[in-house]
Amino acid sequence: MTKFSFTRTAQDGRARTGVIETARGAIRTPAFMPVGTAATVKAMLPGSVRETGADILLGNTYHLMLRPTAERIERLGGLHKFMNWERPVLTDSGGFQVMSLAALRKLTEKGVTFKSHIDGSKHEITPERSMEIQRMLGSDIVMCFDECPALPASRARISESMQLSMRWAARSKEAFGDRPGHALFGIQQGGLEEDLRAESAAALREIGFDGYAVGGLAVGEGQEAMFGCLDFAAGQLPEDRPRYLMGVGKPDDIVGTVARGIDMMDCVLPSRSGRTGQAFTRRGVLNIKNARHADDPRPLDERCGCPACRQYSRAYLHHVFRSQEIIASMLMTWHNLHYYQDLMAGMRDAISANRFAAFEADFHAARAEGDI
Ligand SMILES: N#Cc1ccc(CCNc2nc3cc4nc(N)[nH]c(=O)c4cc3[nH]2)cc1
Ligand SMILES: [Zn+2]
Repeated sequence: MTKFSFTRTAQDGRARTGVIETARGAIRTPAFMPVGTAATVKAMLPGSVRETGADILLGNTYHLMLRPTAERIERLGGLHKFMNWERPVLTDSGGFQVMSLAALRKLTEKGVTFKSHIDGSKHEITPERSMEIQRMLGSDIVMCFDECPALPASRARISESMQLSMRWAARSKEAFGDRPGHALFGIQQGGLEEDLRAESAAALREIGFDGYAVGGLAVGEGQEAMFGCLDFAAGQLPEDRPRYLMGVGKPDDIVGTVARGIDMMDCVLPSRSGRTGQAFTRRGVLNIKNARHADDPRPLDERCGCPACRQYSRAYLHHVFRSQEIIASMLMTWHNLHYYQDLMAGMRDAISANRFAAFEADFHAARAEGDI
């Protein structure tokens, strides 16, 4: 059984490359994780997700515990077999999703009780239950059960919430136990407050984790505030362990967070926005439903090697999107995920060649040219 490990291979400024070894395969960092919330990356077959370049997917405790339940997935051989993805899976712990999706939530020291947004049934998640669910799913990288306070919030509220999350992190570690080849990541909280972020990082280091996430961001604070927070928060986390920024983000967010020492990210944006017609290209974003694409024979992005760009025109994508054909969601999602993975591969190469600053400058210059 391969032990979980993280090896840094290059550093350029605060940006770094590395490899995470897990029982189910290696993850090249910086890494972007496509989101497979209900045991599927929507509109994609697992083999297609792999072809985009993804080494790891994200799953959600909250959604899978409600439907089809963790017990049923365990009985059927675990999440990897169930969804036909045999590479690494990271699962979020449920705290964030409960607060953003569930009804009638009640938060206590023990955990959170809530009513399912699907059928109104009553449920409870505690650190112990979250660890049990993620074990039943067979998750390779398990996230601590935490609370992510909605911003804006008072400093007192952020401090109180962070301290609760640190107590829950200790209970998560206790309940996780020892699973060779599998990892448990702690989640730093503390809002945009440097001292609270430092207090959270120190508490997590004291408990000891295989990796460390920056939580509590990408909750409406905006890119400037997020980057400002990362300028101190990322460096408070151990440099020899993976650093994972949760829920990020747009392509320019991702370049900026890698520049600040982040190794892993996840976001529903490329898949969700693809289904609404939004395509990310080297020159910026376009929406395929716009009439200006109706006769355009060009691909979405002439430098992209994905099936949508190699075999279809913008005119065709415009047509099938306007016609609400299923292939529109497939091709737009495939393109966006392929673009995101190309961006990650480009950054990994640039960091390894000590030319990340030039990569970042070219990234922004291409988007300033317009005419997408
Ligand atoms: N389309 C689209 C779209 C929808 C939502 C978002 C924001 C996602 N932000 C976000 N996810 C998070 C998950 C999280 N999970 C946990 N356990 N803890 C967090 O603090 C946390 C913070 C997050 N912040 C970004 C893009
Ligand atoms: Zn493409």
